[in-house]
Amino acid sequence: MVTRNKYLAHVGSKITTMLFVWALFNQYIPHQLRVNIRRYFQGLLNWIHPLIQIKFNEFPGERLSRNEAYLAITRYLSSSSSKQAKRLKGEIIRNSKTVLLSMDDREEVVDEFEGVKVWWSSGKTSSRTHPFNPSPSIEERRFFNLTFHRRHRDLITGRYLNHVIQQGKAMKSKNRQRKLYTNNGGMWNHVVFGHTASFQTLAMDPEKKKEIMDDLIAFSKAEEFYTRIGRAWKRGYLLYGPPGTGKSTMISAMANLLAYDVYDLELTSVKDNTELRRLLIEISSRSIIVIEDIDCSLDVAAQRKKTMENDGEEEEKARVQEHAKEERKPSNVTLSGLLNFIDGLWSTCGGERVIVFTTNHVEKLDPALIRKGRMDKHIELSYCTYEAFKVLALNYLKLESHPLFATIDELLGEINMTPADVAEHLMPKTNSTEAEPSLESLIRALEAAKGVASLKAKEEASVVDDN
Ligand SMILES: Nc1ncnc2c1ncn2[C@@H]1O[C@H](COP(=O)(O)OP(=O)(O)OP(=O)(O)O)[C@@H](O)[C@H]1O
Ligand SMILES: [Mg+2]
Repeated sequence: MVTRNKYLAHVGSKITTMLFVWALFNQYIPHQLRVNIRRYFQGLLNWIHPLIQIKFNEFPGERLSRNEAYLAITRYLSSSSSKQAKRLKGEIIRNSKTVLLSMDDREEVVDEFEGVKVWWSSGKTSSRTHPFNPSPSIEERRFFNLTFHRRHRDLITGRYLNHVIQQGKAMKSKNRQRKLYTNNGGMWNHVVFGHTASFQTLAMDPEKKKEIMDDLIAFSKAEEFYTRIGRAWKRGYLLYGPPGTGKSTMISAMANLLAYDVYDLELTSVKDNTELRRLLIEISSRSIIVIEDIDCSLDVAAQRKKTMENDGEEEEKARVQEHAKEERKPSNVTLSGLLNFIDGLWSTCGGERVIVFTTNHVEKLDPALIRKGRMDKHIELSYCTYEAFKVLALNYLKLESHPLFATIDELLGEINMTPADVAEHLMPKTNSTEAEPSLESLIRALEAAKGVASLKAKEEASVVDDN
């Protein structure tokens, strides 16, 4: 049996021999030859072992927070892990609404990028915590190893790793619990954003809907374009139309489509421009800033009064008086203050932002506020059309067609009814799971509205005759 001392003596003599050979090698072999021999051995080693490995630690160094890259890789690999790995583990990461699946230790998955194969494996290192720690325990630190052929070094360390991190981050924002912020006393407070409205359930002309969705998606992918042309990465939408036509619903659908947070900015509770500036600076990237009822929130009356004094239009006077009657107190924030922020501020602080204004009275708004470039897209939400009704019927009653649809089509062509009112009639009736009572209730309401409209028309005609 080899004793410990004999073994150590054996290892010691081996090391001495190696040092001796190394010294001879350095002393007697000329420099150039030495370089060549080394190069030859390196080449031989590369030939025998052509793979390169990169290690990504979960907690690099002594840091207590998880490495961003490690998390992004976990997310990126979650779909291939769930398909390829035999042993998986699941966890819910903070602010995430779904379980994140990843491969368990000592598993391996294969990934392919631009036709090049790479291998990802997972592992862990264990070490004892400090012996003086009152409760010493084993500390485990996980890592991923990325292995690839050395001829793809540039591709993998460059484009591939960028792709992995970007995809991982995009998945993070998609699965993240999103927030709805509201301003109060100069600060943002938030709750979880739980509105489930989507473009599928939004009742409006399908072509118009598709155009808006395409526009939003194109915007969200256009970082490179905005950087190249030197413009702030933001897009403004003005939604206008009568109450109950789906403006607020569309904002939720936008937020759900893009997976953005929503900042509902109540201008009437913003003290002044300085406070507005602070609030706007705090808004994070990938968010929708909403200013509802912009005509009531801003001190448009003051702006309008100036115009009126200049040209003395009667119509303008009436509008200002109507505004003065509005219950809501206009804010101290000025139109120019708001415009400055929209234009100037964000061009300097970057980020991906959509700003949405809504109004019931588009004609009341100052043209400077809504000109193209500030509000890039003006979207009218209007009374319920037959196409929009069909979407509502599918959502509320799971109906694609019904003999009563023809009557509704005809009536909606003649009568203005908001999607909110139509939806109200389609709500399930008590003690009935059938669609017919809902459709009949809608028809009765439309016919009643038609009766009122024709009576009004007759009255107006007789007034004209009397005159
Ligand atoms: N186009 C629509 N598609 C689907 N549902 C709609 C639509 N319009 C209205 N609704 C329904 O009516 C309700 C009220 O709509 P919403 O709050 O979006 O209207 P609005 O245009 O924002 O009105 P307001 O001008 O008063 O703010 C919503 O909860 C939704 O259920
Ligand atoms: Mg609304």
